[in-house]
Amino acid sequence: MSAARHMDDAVIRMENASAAYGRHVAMRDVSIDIRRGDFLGVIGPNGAGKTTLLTVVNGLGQLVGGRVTALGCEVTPASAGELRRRIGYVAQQQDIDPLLPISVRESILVGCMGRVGLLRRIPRQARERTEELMALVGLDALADRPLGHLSGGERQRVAIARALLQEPEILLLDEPTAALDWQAQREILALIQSIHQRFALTSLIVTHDLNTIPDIANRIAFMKAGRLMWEGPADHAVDEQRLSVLYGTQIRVADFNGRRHVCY
Ligand SMILES: Nc1ncnc2c1ncn2[C@@H]1O[C@H](COP(=O)(O)OP(=O)(O)OP(=O)(O)O)[C@@H](O)[C@H]1O
Repeated sequence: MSAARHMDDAVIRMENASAAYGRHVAMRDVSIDIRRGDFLGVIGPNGAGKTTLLTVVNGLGQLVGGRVTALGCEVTPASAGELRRRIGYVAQQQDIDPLLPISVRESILVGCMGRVGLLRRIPRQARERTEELMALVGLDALADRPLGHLSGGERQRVAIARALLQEPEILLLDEPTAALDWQAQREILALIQSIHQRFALTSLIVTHDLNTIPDIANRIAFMKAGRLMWEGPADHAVDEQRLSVLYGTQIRVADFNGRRHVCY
């Protein structure tokens, strides 16, 4: 870690943080500082604890050891509700019942419920913002379509717009490109990158896309068996030996037009 990163400007800080589901400890002794404006990519094999790392930031994950602070506030059961209003979360894509009677617009408006209160009248400002966000994520033509009638990529755009309606300071994205075709993956990642910059966010993204993530994130964290194996600048992450140890199999990295490329 460089001297500059020791400066006390971490917007998220984990100190020996451990988290569990019941008796199963899914994340152990993780210490990391994430600075305002950072874009952290979190990679690692299935079951490594990547999602768990995201959820300890917004208080959904159950901390069983250590300490996590976010936005100047210690993450505790008491602070979690307030933090979740300030931290946008795009969770792993779930199947949606095609008969669910909720439109794209309504689904995005859910994002303001945390601030406004459930069953309260939605302020005009939130309605206007929803229209702007639908345009931003390219969904304005689908505003009245039922959520269950969208493609995977379109549903991800809804989830991103919903998170942005909260006006978050931190954005957590859990495999936002899983199960999307190549074109949709590219489009969603480009959208996320532009949103990160445009709204001056601090973003964390869990992904299995080892080739695209160094272009988007400025830091990468390697998770394996619940532990943080390595964290550093994105351009140091595409390293054969480091990736081979992380995935427990020989990974090849080739130079392609002056760019290091992971060969799966
Ligand atoms: N709700 C849960 N209850 C019990 N165990 C869980 C729960 N969620 C996750 N786990 C376990 O915790 C460990 C870490 O899970 P986590 O989802 O954080 O991993 P991950 O790295 O995000 O995996 P993937 O890449 O497959 O999504 C795994 O062993 C998983 O089986």
